[in-house]
Amino acid sequence: MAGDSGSWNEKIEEVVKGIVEGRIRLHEADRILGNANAAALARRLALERMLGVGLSSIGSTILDFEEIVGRNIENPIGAVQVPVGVAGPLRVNGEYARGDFYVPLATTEGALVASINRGAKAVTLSGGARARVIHDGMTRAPAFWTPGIDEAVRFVRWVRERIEDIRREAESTTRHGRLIEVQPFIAGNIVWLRFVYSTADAMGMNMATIATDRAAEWILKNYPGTARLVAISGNMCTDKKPAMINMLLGRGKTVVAEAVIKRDVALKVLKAAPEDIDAVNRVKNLLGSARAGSMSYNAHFANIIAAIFIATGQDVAQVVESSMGYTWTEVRDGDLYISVTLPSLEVGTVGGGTRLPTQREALAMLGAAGGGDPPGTNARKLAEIIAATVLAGELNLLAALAANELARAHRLLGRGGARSRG
Ligand SMILES: CC(C)(COP(=O)([O-])OP(=O)([O-])OC[C@H]1O[C@@H](n2cnc3c(N)ncnc32)[C@H](O)[C@@H]1OP(=O)([O-])[O-])[C@@H](O)C(=O)NCCC(=O)NCCSC(=O)C[C@@](C)(O)CC(=O)[O-]
Ligand SMILES: NC(=O)C1=CN([C@@H]2O[C@H](COP(=O)(O)OP(=O)(O)OC[C@H]3O[C@@H](n4cnc5c(N)ncnc54)[C@H](OP(=O)(O)O)[C@@H]3O)[C@@H](O)[C@H]2O)C=CC1
Repeated sequence: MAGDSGSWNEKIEEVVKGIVEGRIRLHEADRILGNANAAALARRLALERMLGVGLSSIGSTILDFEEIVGRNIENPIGAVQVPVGVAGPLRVNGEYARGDFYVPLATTEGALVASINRGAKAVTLSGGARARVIHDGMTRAPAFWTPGIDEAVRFVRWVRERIEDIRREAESTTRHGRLIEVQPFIAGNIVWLRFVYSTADAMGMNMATIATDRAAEWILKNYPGTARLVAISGNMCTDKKPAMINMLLGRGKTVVAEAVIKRDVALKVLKAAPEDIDAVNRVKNLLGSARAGSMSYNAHFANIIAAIFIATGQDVAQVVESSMGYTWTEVRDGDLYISVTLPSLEVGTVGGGTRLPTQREALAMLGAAGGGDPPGTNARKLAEIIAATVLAGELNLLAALAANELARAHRLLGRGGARSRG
């Protein structure tokens, strides 16, 4: 906030009073003050008075709202801080991620970082985790109304025949986005067109939505029959909801990580035998999940995904589908083979929250901040590191359950039972 501080204080106080007295709406502070940081302060002070609470901790932040309003947030009043721990070194033998990584994890769950750290140690001592992105495509699926099934079928056929025109329209809105395919689905008279894009280093949800909007406009202008757009997102995408379609066809990155954990490492570091870890996986992750009607056959992918997503500025609501997936184990000559499959990991290294200063530093720790060279390689590198970290966390929790040490660990690390490891 440049300028004389006395006059700024007066202006801010005017807005605070206006908000408290109901003359000024919270979001009008930005326009009136002409500065997003001053507006954030005015809103916070007004709320403190109206609610009778202190918000100085929320107000204490390094964020420059001049940079953020209009991109990442509306009506800001400050920031919350989440502790960041680190797990590593974790050796990853991926196609894009190669080497030993220190993974930033933002969480308030005591024992979680220790858990992933021990898993990382076991994986690294065993030679590392292999990781591969086996499919890469962000989706947006508008729903269209047609009068009936004959028209619905005609509509789908017409879209298929015009795919090059549709691609041209969609790609005209973006430098990096490429339309891979359009997957049609019909229910009664309703048609969904599931647009699949490669989005380079962006997670791609804005990119895919803007491109699909343009394509849908072109389709409706040119289709000779009767069809109407019901919604640009018709839930066959599927964004921020658990869905079988993402498990089967993928969304974002589909990633697999695998490792062979040596028997002596399992016994020494994880304190559990490969056979016991394998038994827990089968009973818990496979049969237990099936008996519960779960759509996701793993122990705690969500723990690792959420912690990395918060640290690196991903869209946290996408933890829902990004943390769905399968853990598979086999005992091989006394060692433990373990793999994790994440069909729908939605991550980026540009765009969204990845540009915020702390999140960007976290990405830099992984050598994956900003656009890759060539574009797309940074986001795939991040996806491989995340999959390998999920593997480490999953391996460790299965071992901790096999050794029956879950409750003890959380008593010690989740309730202040061990202030330091000494
Ligand atoms: C806590 C441990 C790792 C101790 O395990 P330990 O074997 O007693 O640890 P240790 O002291 O022998 O150390 C072994 C290694 O663990 C790591 N380690 C050990 N302690 C720390 C620490 N303080 N900070 C950082 N790293 C730590 C570290 O890598 C260390 O090696 P070193 O670096 O010393 O060579 C173990 O008991 C454990 O993993 N317990 C399980 C905890 C867990 O996995 N919690 C996950 C959350 S569970 C949940 O939220 C979901 C759930 C469970 O509801 C889902 C479901 O239904 O399944
Ligand atoms: N709109 C929606 O329906 C939804 C939006 N979101 C939000 O969308 C945001 C994420 O959208 P997303 O499209 O990823 O991000 P952005 O909207 O921030 O777009 C990414 C931008 O980065 C540019 N860019 C520069 N370098 C690269 C590169 N190497 N690779 C890819 N793009 C590059 C792109 O340009 P260009 O396009 O010209 O290539 C594009 O302008 C998040 O904030 C998320 O919360 C989440 C869910 C739904």
